[in-house]
Amino acid sequence: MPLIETAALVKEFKRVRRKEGAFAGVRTLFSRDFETTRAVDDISFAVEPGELVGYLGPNGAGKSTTIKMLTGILTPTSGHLDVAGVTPWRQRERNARNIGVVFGQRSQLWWDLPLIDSFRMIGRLYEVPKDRYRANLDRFVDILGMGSFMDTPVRQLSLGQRMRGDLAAAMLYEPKILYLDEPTVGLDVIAKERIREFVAELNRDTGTTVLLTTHDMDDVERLCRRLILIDHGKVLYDGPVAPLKEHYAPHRELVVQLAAETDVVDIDGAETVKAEGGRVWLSFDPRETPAARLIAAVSAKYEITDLSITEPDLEGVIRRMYLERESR
Ligand SMILES: Nc1ncnc2c1ncn2[C@@H]1O[C@H](COP(=O)(O)OP(=O)(O)OP(=O)(O)O)[C@@H](O)[C@H]1O
Repeated sequence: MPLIETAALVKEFKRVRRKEGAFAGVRTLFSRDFETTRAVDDISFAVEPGELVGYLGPNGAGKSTTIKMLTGILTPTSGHLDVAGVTPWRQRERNARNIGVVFGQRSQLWWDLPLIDSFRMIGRLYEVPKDRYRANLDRFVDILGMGSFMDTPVRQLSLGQRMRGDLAAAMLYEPKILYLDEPTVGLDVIAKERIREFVAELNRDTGTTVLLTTHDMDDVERLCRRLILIDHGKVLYDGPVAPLKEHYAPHRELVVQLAAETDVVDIDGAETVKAEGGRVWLSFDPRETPAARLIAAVSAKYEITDLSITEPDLEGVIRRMYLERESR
């Protein structure tokens, strides 16, 4: 039975449309003219216990909005949502006991207290038995390398230290599910690795179900076996990582800077996936179109001032996938 289940989930945000011209502020204040953003648009997925799923998509795709509904912070506009047998926004407290949440941008820790005191408060708040609390804390301090800053007030911690603290705090009461929203953003390589190690171990050893949003391809490579890719509030792909890679990995991107602004570079064997100013991203399969031949063909038709070839990152994969869907 799935631990997390969403069906036809929708979240709309209504905003008052800003008025232009004289007294714009006052007229906006009394306006009944709303614009609606469909941040999540008919999303259905199920996550089984013990899965570690990457929930990915470009900026504004609707990832955080989905997570906020799963945590009970936001109420869906319509659709069905079940998390460990609980409807999150109706039973926020019960839901809170089942989930740990880490938002990369925000901390749940008490700013003025030493880290250890935040942990103690959380232990008490969630009524964690003493022996479980001790065992968990010892383990987390060890894996996350927190020994040297347990007595430091949270406000004095570096971002990487604070994130490790947040992660430990989210798991002290052994929730079944861990939501991670950009857990490694802004961190150095070592802090990132500690966090990945912790999440991988937690999932492997205690079977914690993890839903992870990130823009960091290394997080995904290291942790996720399954991906749910979304864009414009809709699911584009839901499945294992391997077939996705097999499908798209052969492709490379040739990025050319052209002397003149161009929307589409029209060359056989390459597809324009993005154009910005004079910079154009061309996707090609090197098995069919060798890079040298492609570069020769482009430079015969256009004046190139700079170029590079890249392997597709996740954003590249999403761009290609999106392009394919649109052209269907
Ligand atoms: N409180 C809000 N009021 C109005 N619009 C909102 C609100 N929160 C989000 N949105 C809009 O909903 C859409 C989805 O936003 P969301 O934050 O879920 O995206 P995201 O995939 O998490 O993006 P990012 O990768 O940038 O964090 C965006 O168009 C955003 O502007």
